[in-house]
Amino acid sequence: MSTPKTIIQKIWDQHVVASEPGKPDLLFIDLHLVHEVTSPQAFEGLRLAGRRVRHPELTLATVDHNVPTIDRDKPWTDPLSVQQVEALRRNCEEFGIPLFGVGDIRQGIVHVIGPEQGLTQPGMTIVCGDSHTSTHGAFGALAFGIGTSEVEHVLATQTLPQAKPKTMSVEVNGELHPGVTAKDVILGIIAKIGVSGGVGHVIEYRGEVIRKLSMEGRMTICNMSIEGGARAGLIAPDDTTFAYMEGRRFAPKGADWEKALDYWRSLPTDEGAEFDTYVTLDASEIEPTVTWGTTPAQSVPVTGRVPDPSEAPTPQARELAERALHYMGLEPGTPIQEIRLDRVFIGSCTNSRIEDLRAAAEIVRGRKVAPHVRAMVVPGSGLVKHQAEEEGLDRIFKEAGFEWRDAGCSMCLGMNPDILLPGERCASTSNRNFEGRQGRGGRTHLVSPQMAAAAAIAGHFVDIREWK
Ligand SMILES: CC(C)[C@H](C(=O)O)[C@@H](O)C(=O)O
Ligand code: SF4
Repeated sequence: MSTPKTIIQKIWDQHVVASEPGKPDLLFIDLHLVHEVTSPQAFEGLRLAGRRVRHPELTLATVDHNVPTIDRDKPWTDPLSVQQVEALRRNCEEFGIPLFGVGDIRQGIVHVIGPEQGLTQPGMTIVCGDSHTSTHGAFGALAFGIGTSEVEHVLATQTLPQAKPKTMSVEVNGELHPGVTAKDVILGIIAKIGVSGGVGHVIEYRGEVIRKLSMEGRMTICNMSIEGGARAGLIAPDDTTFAYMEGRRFAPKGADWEKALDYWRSLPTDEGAEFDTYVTLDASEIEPTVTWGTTPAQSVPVTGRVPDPSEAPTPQARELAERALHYMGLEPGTPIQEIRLDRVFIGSCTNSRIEDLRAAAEIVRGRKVAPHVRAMVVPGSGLVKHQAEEEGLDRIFKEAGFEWRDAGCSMCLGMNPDILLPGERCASTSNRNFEGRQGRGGRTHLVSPQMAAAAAIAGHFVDIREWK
């Protein structure tokens, strides 16, 4: 019998096109996703070297970071956005790359549209010049972010030199309490391993809790792998994966589907395969979670209080906590549920899929956003937006006083007009709460869509488990 392998090892081995001792392996890349921010210099590099794109049919581009989410047909206010979006359009035309551009209903956040189109498939290697490419790992793909020079390398050769990562098993067992979501699970994992706990590793998320999650929930988990320092994160494909994929535009059809299923079913980690690092989490310990600081690891249950830096385990942790509280404008000991909010953002590649919007709408139905709060919902793609409108979710949000926007990264990061003002406090379903992330001086608290929706109505954080 051959040595048992992890899914990570299996995908790796399938994609090595050249291997030399002491050097990184050269991997074939099955799918290359491109957006407007990290691609301009890569295309410029190709032009200067007189090269073509090796496999335009394995490449797909969209615009997400810079696009405004309102009044797109009017002149855009930010000249850099206009320039980058226009540059991508020209580059795609010149190099023959398919583009889901502004005005195309399929346009959206790059990590939402790949799975939505059935392009993201188990066993693939997927790269994008974007750290949250790990999202695609939810389908059992090895998916990771790359830098602009690597984008150029992949465009030119459809391969990438990569050092072999270490492997980490993160197992979540038991049963989640009602009101606890995938977002709380990943915040719990990051709180446990820390923001650099995963450095050098690819994570496989395992255990009963992971198996029971929908594809949307799995994407939320894999999305934030990078926030725990990991190179990538993935989940073995199973019937949930296949049911989600079947019939999607680029998913295999007919006999090809059956053949693909055979391959996909061979991917899960073999019994007895070993990981370099093991982490386990008990689902019953996870509660609806709110970040209080400026890293995704700085979180507490919604029933908790802002921690006291003087209780931090090391002088260094104390200093970090003090700095975070200062930036966040919070006092130690404040009950989380007394933190008053100015803004609520439901969106981003972490939580802007249809299931997220349904969950948020369920909380909001028939109620009104607190008068002092400005709240917005930004669907992850034009197709998510369309689906939500078919289901009447847009009406629920609008009647409650939420703004209903067009697809894009929006207020996840300050690269477009959707930003916080200095000092504004926001409950956000995104993945990063770094200083200035949502606009200079803005204060971000990461939460699940349900928690964000309830906070918009109440005007402060509330325990979703008590929502009636
Ligand atoms: C702009 C892009 C390079 C960046 C990333 O790589 O993640 C962005 O998507 C983010 O979330 O910070
Ligand atoms: S939604 Fe946020 S995290 Fe995701 S790709 Fe866009 S900016 Fe990055």
